[in-house]
Amino acid sequence: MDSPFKGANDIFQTKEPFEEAYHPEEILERDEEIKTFAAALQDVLDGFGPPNVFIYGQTGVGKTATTHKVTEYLEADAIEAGVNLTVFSINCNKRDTTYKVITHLANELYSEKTFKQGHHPDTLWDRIYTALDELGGSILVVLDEIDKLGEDEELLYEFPRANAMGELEHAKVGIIGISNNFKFRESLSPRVKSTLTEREIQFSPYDANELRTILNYYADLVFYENVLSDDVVPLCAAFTAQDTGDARMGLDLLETAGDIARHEDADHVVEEHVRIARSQVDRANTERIVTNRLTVQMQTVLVATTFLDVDQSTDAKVKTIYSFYKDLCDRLDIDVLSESRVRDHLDTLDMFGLLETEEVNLGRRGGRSYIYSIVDEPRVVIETLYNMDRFENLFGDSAEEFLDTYEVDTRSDIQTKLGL
Ligand SMILES: Nc1ncnc2c1ncn2[C@@H]1O[C@H](COP(=O)(O)OP(=O)(O)OP(=O)(O)O)[C@@H](O)[C@H]1O
Repeated sequence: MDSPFKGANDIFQTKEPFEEAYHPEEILERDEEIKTFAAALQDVLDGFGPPNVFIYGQTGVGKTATTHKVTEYLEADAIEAGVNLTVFSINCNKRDTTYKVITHLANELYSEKTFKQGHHPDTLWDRIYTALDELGGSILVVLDEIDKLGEDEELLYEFPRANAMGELEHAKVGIIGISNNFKFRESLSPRVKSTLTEREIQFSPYDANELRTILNYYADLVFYENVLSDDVVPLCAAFTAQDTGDARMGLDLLETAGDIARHEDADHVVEEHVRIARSQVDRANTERIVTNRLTVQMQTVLVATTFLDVDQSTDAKVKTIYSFYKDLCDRLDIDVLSESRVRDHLDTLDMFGLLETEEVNLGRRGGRSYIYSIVDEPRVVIETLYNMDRFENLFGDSAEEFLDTYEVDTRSDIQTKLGL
């Protein structure tokens, strides 16, 4: 048999910039945010101690990349100015409780790294405060995905008050919290909210022009010269801007388009490769969010909305979605939430880019209403859920067959079919 592998690679010179751990040399199109961020942190260099800063915005809008670059500059300038500063960066996705974060921090502070699970929290706090006081000066703790701490606020309560409580004498701690969960800020208790959100910086989604600049920068790094046809980056940028404005999705499109070209042994990456890449990236993105980021309740709200979207005879308004959702809860044997909680879940699904809303006027009766629809192919959502144990039985023999019949059915038919 001949080798199944392709010949020499003339497309990619490196793929490193696509890796999650990659930190770009330059942060593009975020001049305003960087200026505001630097102003918030200026106190550190001026010797007034570190502030607390809260960074928020949707996924993939450069929050982490910008924070990394700004703190890097801050550390360099602090050395030059002879200011004592130490920065710790912790991702709360893996460490989603105060206990896990402080265990990690204690291990960072003590080179022997001997703190495993099982140490009493008071012991850990004591050791941490001793080490921080020895370091002295300004201590910045960057907590990425801070919303993963959920209702566990101990960490966020403890650090900002460490000086007042006499735990620290020679050091001051500031927190930089980063979050893409818009509800998190609201869910904080007032005492934590007022300190954590002392200074807030919002990152908005990128538009097509901004994405073009960012993707051109990466394209120059990863592809060999003259491999990309001129329309590739603008098309990736346009598709991404229409969808989420998330740079990570734009980079995914660029990489997948390159992979498809490579797979075809093509000499160039062209528009057609981007179009094929788009459906692959959309599908992968939807699958990842539906499976990993949504709770069962959110998934159930999504099922109800998806069916009503496919159904031509009924508008997917909150009331109709809620009524369908309640029937599904019965069938799936899960708790029924209130209509306002379901409304919150619809907001979250919108935030994840799964749903979009259209505001409609209710005519002579007055008032306004919202109609929800699925952003991607409803088929992708149904197929993803069909592959999950909890929903499998809901769809009969196969999601494909189910959707084919469903697309021509009315809602009442579909409910009968589901046995609701
Ligand atoms: N302005 C930018 N300039 C250069 N690269 C960028 C920019 N914005 C985003 N990126 C790149 O896009 C990817 C996603 O960005 P980043 O991780 O900073 O997003 P985020 O807002 O922190 O997302 P999440 O909320 O999902 O963590 C990273 O590879 C990052 O380097």
